[in-house]
Amino acid sequence: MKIGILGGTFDPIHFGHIRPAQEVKQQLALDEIWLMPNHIPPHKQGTHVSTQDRLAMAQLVCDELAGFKVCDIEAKRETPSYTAKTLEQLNMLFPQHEFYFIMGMDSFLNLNKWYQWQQLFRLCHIVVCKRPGWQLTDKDPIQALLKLHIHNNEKPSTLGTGEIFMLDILEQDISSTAIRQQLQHGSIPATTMPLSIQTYIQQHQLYQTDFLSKTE
Ligand SMILES: Nc1ncnc2c1ncn2[C@@H]1O[C@H](COP(=O)(O)OP(=O)(O)OP(=O)(O)O)[C@@H](O)[C@H]1O
Ligand SMILES: O=C(O)c1ccc[n+]([C@@H]2O[C@H](COP(=O)([O-])O)[C@@H](O)[C@H]2O)c1
Repeated sequence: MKIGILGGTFDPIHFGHIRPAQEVKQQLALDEIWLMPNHIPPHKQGTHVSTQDRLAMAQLVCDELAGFKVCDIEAKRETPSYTAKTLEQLNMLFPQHEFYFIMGMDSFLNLNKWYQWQQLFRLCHIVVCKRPGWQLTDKDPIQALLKLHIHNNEKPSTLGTGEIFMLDILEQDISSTAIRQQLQHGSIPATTMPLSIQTYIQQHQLYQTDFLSKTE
């Protein structure tokens, strides 16, 4: 099967994660999307709620969308959630699947700083979604990488890994940071996340202070 994996801190999960994942699933005719909350985010200082809460919110999203599942492989690992390590594990566990790792433009622009990032090209395809405020310029070092690996839209993909798919998806100016700030000020950012997530946040009284749980 063709599996799209959207990894994230999801602190909290929002429509800027969910809608691009739905569009990617449709555009690339993927069989499933796996939402994969990390446990120890490699490039963040920590998280604002527990891994259990972030997993529970991802599960609520998956309960509402056909073909969406939660992947808890990083949640179960007590080491930093390096993507190359995770995909190595996933390829061993599921050799029958073809993996498409989905990310926003902000993540892609920093890909060459990720742990063993070159390994990703033998472990998965990479799918990049546009994100407001983040633009790939001609001078960006990541351009060379893109030229080498970009998927040719004229041809169907024949390789099981190693291609970069740049997708034209609807851009949404939504971030977990902005949502956390609104919640701290007592407002519910209703248009940025599903009702089930708003209810979960309210019931569990999350994000009322700017508490940061350091994970490293
Ligand atoms: N609005 C968005 N449009 C496109 N991609 C997004 C958007 N928001 C997040 N992503 C992508 O989803 C993945 C997980 O993002 P993450 O969980 O860090 O959310 P975030 O909103 O960027 O969080 P924070 O504001 O706390 O940094 C990343 O690859 C990121 O680029
Ligand atoms: O492997 C790495 O070095 C690495 C560095 C930064 C981010 N990632 C992964 O990229 C995904 C998005 O990260 P973030 O920090 O934007 O939530 C998430 O699955 C992270 O674990 C991975």
